[in-house]
Amino acid sequence: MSQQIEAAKKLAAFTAVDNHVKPTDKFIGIGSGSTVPYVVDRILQQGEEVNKDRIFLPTGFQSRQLIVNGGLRLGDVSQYTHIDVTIDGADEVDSNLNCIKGGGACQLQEKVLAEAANTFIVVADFRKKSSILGTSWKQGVPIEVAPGAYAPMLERLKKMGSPNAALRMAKMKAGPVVTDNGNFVIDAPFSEEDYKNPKELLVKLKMLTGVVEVGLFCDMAKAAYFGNEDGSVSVRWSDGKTEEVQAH
Ligand SMILES: O=C[C@H](O)[C@H](O)[C@H](O)COP(=O)(O)O
Repeated sequence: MSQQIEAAKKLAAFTAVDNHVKPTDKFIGIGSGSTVPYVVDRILQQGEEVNKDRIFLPTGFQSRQLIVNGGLRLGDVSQYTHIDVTIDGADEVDSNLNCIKGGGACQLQEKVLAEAANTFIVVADFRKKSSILGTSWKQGVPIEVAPGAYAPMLERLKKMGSPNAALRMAKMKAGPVVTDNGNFVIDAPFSEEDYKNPKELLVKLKMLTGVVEVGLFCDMAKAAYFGNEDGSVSVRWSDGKTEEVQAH
């Protein structure tokens, strides 16, 4: 199973790079997570000639390492505010391309780079493809929160329909996960009713004092690529079209 999942991630990433990272693209956003290393692998396969004039912008510590270790040129979104294409993973994607992101606590910088990009593309394996958010991703919406606000915010979230909202705790370290920006993360699961209207939920959550960013990405992706177990790739487009492509 895990081999199939890895193969599916790689298929999605390779196909998305082949279709969306053009030789003329100079500013490229690199997302976070376990699917994105395959994105970088495929970009490297495009060759030194095409990559030597490109600048790659990271969404966090992990993607910065991928860029540096790949010998690619690292840039910062504070200097390069217009990105040609950003490719990133997702925890779940609904039929309208709304995504839950932030399973790796990188949602703030990921959203900055998705928004700054002319084209934002999502890559994932078949497990992430849903009709409604919350179907397979039960952990909830990752909410990055200023450390001083987490306790009252947990109470607010519980009253807002997320009784199991919880502070994300670190593994191999006592205490909470601390994001690349020095904040905490709350994971807040919501009802199917709420997930049916992710944009409304996003607006409600962003209004809470202390929220830095919410891991709901609505109306942002142009396409989502899902690697399948049978070696095909399903593509969902923002205009509602879907297609199955055979990977090369
Ligand atoms: O914060 C992490 C990101 O939103 C990831 O892109 C997301 O968790 C998906 O990661 P993976 O490719 O490992 O499923």
